[in-house]
Amino acid sequence: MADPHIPFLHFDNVGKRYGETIAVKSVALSITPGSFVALVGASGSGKSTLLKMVNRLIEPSQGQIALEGMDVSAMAPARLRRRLGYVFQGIGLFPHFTIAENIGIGPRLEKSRLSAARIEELLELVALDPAMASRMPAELSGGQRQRVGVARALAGEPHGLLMDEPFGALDPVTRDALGEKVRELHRQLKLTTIMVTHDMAEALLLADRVLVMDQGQIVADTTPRQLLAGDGGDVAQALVAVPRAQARALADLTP
Ligand SMILES: Nc1ncnc2c1ncn2[C@@H]1O[C@H](COP(=O)(O)OP(=O)(O)OP(=O)(O)O)[C@@H](O)[C@H]1O
Repeated sequence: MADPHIPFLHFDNVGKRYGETIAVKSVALSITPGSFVALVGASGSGKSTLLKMVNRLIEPSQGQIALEGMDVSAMAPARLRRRLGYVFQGIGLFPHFTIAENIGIGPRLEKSRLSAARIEELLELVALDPAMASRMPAELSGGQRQRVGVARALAGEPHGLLMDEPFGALDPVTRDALGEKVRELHRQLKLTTIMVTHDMAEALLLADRVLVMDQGQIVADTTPRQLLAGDGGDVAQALVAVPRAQARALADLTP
């Protein structure tokens, strides 16, 4: 983990506009090293846009983002993406590459190669059988492929993980197991993690800080415990109401 006095990420007046559409209004925010932050909000509220401005998949229209004290706009994208692993829904494995080749794609773009031992270590980190290294993506289940996506994101020994709906397409049991795994890796590798999710229950269970976005702005910034205690305002509470009602309905069914 880096110097705890320097924010892992610092957003200063960050915004993104597409013509008349304001995707992200003006975000000011600091993220402490080692935190696990969930970014939740309705569809179109600006979550993915905010996340993608961090690793420069999208360039902001205004403001600055600093990673460990350095302006990301001044960093070479390859270096930036090594420091920040990126996991997204559907993960985009190359179908004609083996699992090992897919995991090593980032380093390969920079003309370096991961050793077989490192590939094995990465597969073990995400609880996959190292023998899967030689398989093709089509020979894996959706959950296994998503684990490969996490292994690939960890290949460059990043300081942080950016995750955009990483478990969105998975069945609930696989989704839960992978969420727990990511939480464990976050702790074990002393990462700083930002996870975009639609799912407030997932945010409450995995994150230690929850940011709620609405119409391009962060309207709540609090802990899961505070959210469950009723804090965070109307938009946040409307999102918390869903898992709360489900928990109540399940409790009512319990004999
Ligand atoms: N390339 C683009 N061109 C024009 N408008 C865009 C573009 N990308 C995003 N937007 C708009 O910006 C707003 C925020 O989009 P964004 O994808 O960040 O939302 P989101 O909260 O991640 O949504 P979802 O949960 O559905 O993925 C939306 O109104 C969207 O239509």
